Amino acid sequence: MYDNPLTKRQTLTQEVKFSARGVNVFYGDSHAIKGVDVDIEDKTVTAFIGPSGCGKSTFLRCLNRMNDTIDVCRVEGRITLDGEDIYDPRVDPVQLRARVGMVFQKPNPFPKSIYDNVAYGPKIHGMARSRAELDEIVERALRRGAIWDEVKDRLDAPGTGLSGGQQQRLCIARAVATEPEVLLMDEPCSALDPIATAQVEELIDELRQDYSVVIVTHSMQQAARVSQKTAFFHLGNLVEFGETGQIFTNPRDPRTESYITGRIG
Ligand SMILES: Nc1ncnc2c1ncn2[C@@H]1O[C@H](COP(=O)(O)OP(=O)(O)OP(=O)(O)O)[C@@H](O)[C@H]1O
Repeated sequence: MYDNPLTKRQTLTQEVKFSARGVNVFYGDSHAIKGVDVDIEDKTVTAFIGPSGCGKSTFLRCLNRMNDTIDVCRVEGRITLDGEDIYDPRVDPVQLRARVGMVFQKPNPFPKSIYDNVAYGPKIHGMARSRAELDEIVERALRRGAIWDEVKDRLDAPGTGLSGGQQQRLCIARAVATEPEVLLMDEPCSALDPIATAQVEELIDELRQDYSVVIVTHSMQQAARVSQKTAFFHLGNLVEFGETGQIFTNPRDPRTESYITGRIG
C-alpha cells in the first residue's frame, strides 16, 4: 500500500538546507510546537504527516516566517537556512520568502493575467532588465510548473479562469519564478481531483532535482509516493523523522505505528 519507488531510488544523503533546534511555537498561551529539532535536506522531498491539529502547518510556516503575520504567534528556538539564522533581526522576511517559496492548499492565483501572475515576483525583486528577459523568466517558470503547453497561447487570459489543477500548477510556477531554494507546500493537492493530483505529484518529483521541497499532507499514500523523508508530528511533538520507507514499514515509535495503521488521527 505504501510502496514507494522514489524512496528506493534515493539513498544518498543530501546537504542540510534547514536546521531547526529547540523550536517552540505558541499561539498566546497555547503551546503548538514543542521543542522540535530537525534537519531538512536539499534536493529531497520531506513530508510532514500527523493527525489534524498536531502542528504540521504551524511548523511549516516557521520555515519562511509566515507566522510573523499572525499577531498572537510567538516562535522560539533557532532555525537556520544554509547556516544563517532566519530569525536574525537583520533578515528581511520578504527576501527570505523569495528564497523559500510557498504553495497553499487552495490554488490562489492573483486576479491578473496568467503572465502577470508569474511576472509579479520577478518584477518586485528586479530580476529582469527588459521585457524580453521577463518573457524568458515567465516561460521558464511556466515550463517548470508543467503548464506552459496548456497556457502559452493565452498568457493574457485571467489566471482565475483556469481549472483547479491548472491554477495550482500556475501557483507553483509563480512560486518558482523568483528562483527559490526551497518550496513549502501546505496540502497542495487537497482541492484537486485525482488526475490533477497525479500531475502535481509528478511535478513535485521533478522539482526535487533542483529544490528542497517540504510538503504537508493528510494523505499517507501521497507522503509515501512523493517523499524521501517523513516527519510524523503528534500533539506538537516531532515524534519520528527518517527515511519515508522506514517510517511506513518499520516505525520505531508506537504513536507513529498507530497513526500509519489508522488507529489514531
Ligand atoms: N492562527 C492561529 N491562532 C491560534 N491557534 C492556532 C492558529 N493556527 C493554528 N492554531 C492552533 O495550533 C495547533 C496546530 O495547528 P496546525 O494548523 O499547525 O495543525 P495541522 O497539523 O497543520 O492541522 P491540520 O492537519 O488540521 O491542518 C492547533 O491546536 C491549532 O488550533
